[in-house]
Amino acid sequence: ASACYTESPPEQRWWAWGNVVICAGLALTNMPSLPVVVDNILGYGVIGFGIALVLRGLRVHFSSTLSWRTVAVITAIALLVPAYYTLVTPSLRARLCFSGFYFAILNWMCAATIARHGRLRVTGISVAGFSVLGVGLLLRGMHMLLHPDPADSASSLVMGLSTLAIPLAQICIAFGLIMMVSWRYSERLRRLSTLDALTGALNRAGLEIQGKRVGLRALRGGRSLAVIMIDVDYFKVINDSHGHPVGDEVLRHLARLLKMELRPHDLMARFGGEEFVLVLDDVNLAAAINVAERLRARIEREMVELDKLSVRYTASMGVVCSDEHGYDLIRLISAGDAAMYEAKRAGRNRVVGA
Ligand SMILES: Nc1nc2c(ncn2[C@@H]2O[C@H](COP(=O)(O)OP(=O)(O)OP(=O)(O)O)[C@@H](O)[C@H]2O)c(=O)[nH]1
Repeated sequence: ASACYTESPPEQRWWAWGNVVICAGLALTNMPSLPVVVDNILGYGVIGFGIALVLRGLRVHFSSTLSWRTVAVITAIALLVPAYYTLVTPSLRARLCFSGFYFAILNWMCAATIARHGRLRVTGISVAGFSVLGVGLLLRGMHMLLHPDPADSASSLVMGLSTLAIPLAQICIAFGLIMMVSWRYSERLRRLSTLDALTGALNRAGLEIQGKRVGLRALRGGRSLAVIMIDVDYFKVINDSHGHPVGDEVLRHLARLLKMELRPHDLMARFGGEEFVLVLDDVNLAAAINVAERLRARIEREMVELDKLSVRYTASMGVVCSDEHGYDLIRLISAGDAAMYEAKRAGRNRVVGA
């Protein structure tokens, strides 16, 4: 779990700085007492820079980035167009139209960045927030376009609605981003607490949670549930002759091989040192013995290739089914374990059904 907390989440830094910069830009654009270059031009550039930082944070959150060159281009457009409409062809209306449209597009880019990664249950609030913010800004821009005198427009319905929608959207965005980050961390914690770090298979806690679900589903659906216990033969000898790292590689190899052979909804867990459990839904004893025999034969054939070494290993397996032992996973596992030990006693590298 410490891995979860050691890295500080960089996306939050970009979002925090982005919002500070946006607020500073908004403050600048609302200070007519300042020189026109600061109020009309620099203010928009600072807002553009702030939104680009938020967009960079979103890209970082989804494991990519926004280059500083793109941040510079976004900022430069936000600076240069208002500069043109202030210094070259002065027009308050054109400047306000541009800022409405441009900042709407940047907010929609933020919404699209999040929406592209799916999981709307988690990201929906942020997508909605950025989209509504974009619509509010677009309406303001359109209103300026259609309204000849910007001075009249302050009291209009569209301006009133957008004045209400913009802060509401910003609150949604803040909550949405917090949700996205906390979901990311709870997902990481879930993985850390239910998966085996060495092999990526479920650990005992994960097996207990998921096994219960799969068992109940099979019971309700009247389907058979099979359990295969797998134990590597003479694993201690592999460790003692080649060292623990080679033993670890054998375990990883076995987990990869099992995963390849299983259906997506079958469960695979590392039950102890070199012991694995498979839980197969809708499989009776005869079919499970066939699966186990196929796995045993493949394990026997395969070779674990390391730098200067190739290692072969075999496994013994015990197979049981709910038709004979009931649906209680603990009972199934202990019956499977007994069958697996019978396979060991009978000479190893074999499958015993019970
Ligand atoms: N490399 C490695 N070894 C482990 C791990 N967990 C347990 N072991 C080792 O697995 C070995 C298991 O040895 P035994 O229980 O005697 O089993 P075995 O040698 O496979 O003998 P049989 O099961 O009777 O065929 C022990 O030496 C443990 O130290 C692990 O995560 N990595």
